[in-house]
Amino acid sequence: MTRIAPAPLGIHLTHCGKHFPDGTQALTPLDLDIHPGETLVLLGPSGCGKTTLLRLIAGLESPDAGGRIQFGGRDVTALPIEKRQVGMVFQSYALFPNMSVRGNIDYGLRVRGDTLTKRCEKTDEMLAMMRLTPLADRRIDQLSGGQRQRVALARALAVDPAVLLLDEPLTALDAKLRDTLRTEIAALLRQVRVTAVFVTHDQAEAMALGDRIVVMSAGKIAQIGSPREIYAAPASRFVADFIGTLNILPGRKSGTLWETPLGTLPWPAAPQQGEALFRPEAVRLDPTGPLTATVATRFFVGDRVRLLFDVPGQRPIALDAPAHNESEAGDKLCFTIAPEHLFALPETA
Ligand SMILES: Nc1ncnc2c1ncn2[C@@H]1O[C@H](COP(=O)(O)OP(=O)(O)OP(=O)(O)O)[C@@H](O)[C@H]1O
Repeated sequence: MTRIAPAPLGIHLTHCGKHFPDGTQALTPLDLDIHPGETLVLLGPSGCGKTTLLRLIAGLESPDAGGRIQFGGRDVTALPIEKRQVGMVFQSYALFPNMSVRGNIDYGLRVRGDTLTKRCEKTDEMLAMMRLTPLADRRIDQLSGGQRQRVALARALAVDPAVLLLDEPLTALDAKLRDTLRTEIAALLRQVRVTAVFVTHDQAEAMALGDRIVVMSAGKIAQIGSPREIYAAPASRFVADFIGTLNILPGRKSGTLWETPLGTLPWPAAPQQGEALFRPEAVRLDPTGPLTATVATRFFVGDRVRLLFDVPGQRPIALDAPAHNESEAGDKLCFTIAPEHLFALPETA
């Protein structure tokens, strides 16, 4: 059955900051546009303000004076959560443990006063969408963590929310299940086209789920962009380090070359001095390459081998070699990095 949902809404935050009564400034006033139907991921280290921002959107917290929140052009700043048409999914599921799966999904429809026919239709649709039909009559405490989280999603979506808010919904699950459910949620959000805001501190999750990612640091937005943009063109050292693995090779410009402790590389766009930054996949083992370093560690990762090279006074450089590579700790290897894969960023940015 095709779900006929209302057209997705855009969300617009203007000058939204948040101080708590104890003086903690969780958010510095910020502006944010969430596009209709997109999945926006809020990503950042613990304490950076992700949950506070989500709670402002939900209506569980109010922004400091001067902040404004609009859903589809309508000012909702003063509206409490129950008047905002938001669906929420938490790490802790927040389901009714003694109720059946069906009872949980039906709950919001019943509270809203939908007719019995409409409620049954919608609940059946949600059960089917989340592959829960065979479990419809089970109690929540008889389900696995992954199944509970699917019920929580079904319950949140049943009421056709204007926006779906997900606060670390996968964090409590084991790694394998998290991967599976992440893929399922990504597909589901694309299918239902609801405007969704997803909080996580896991960059792999953010990359897999987000149409766009908001990287946050200390109550501020450090960068907004698609996963690809943020990975390939980080705006700051903080973002570059937080997303993916970042390699650093300090050096000095000499004409079109970059002189480093491991050798001299062509890099016409190099800064005068500082650091060359690059991702592991930019490094290519090459017996005639201009850089030489000693393998400090190797990890077998199944489909490839990750090698870590010693760099004097720096953290090691990571590169990925094919799974059949037999280099070992202590081996001296030559490698190269194509200049177009090197970038520089101001230290403090
Ligand atoms: N009710 C509160 N009173 C005082 N300070 C708070 C309150 N809630 C959050 N904070 C503080 O605000 C800052 C941001 O918290 P928030 O929960 O938004 O961070 P987060 O990025 O979601 O972190 P985590 O990933 O650990 O959940 C933190 O310094 C936190 O201690």
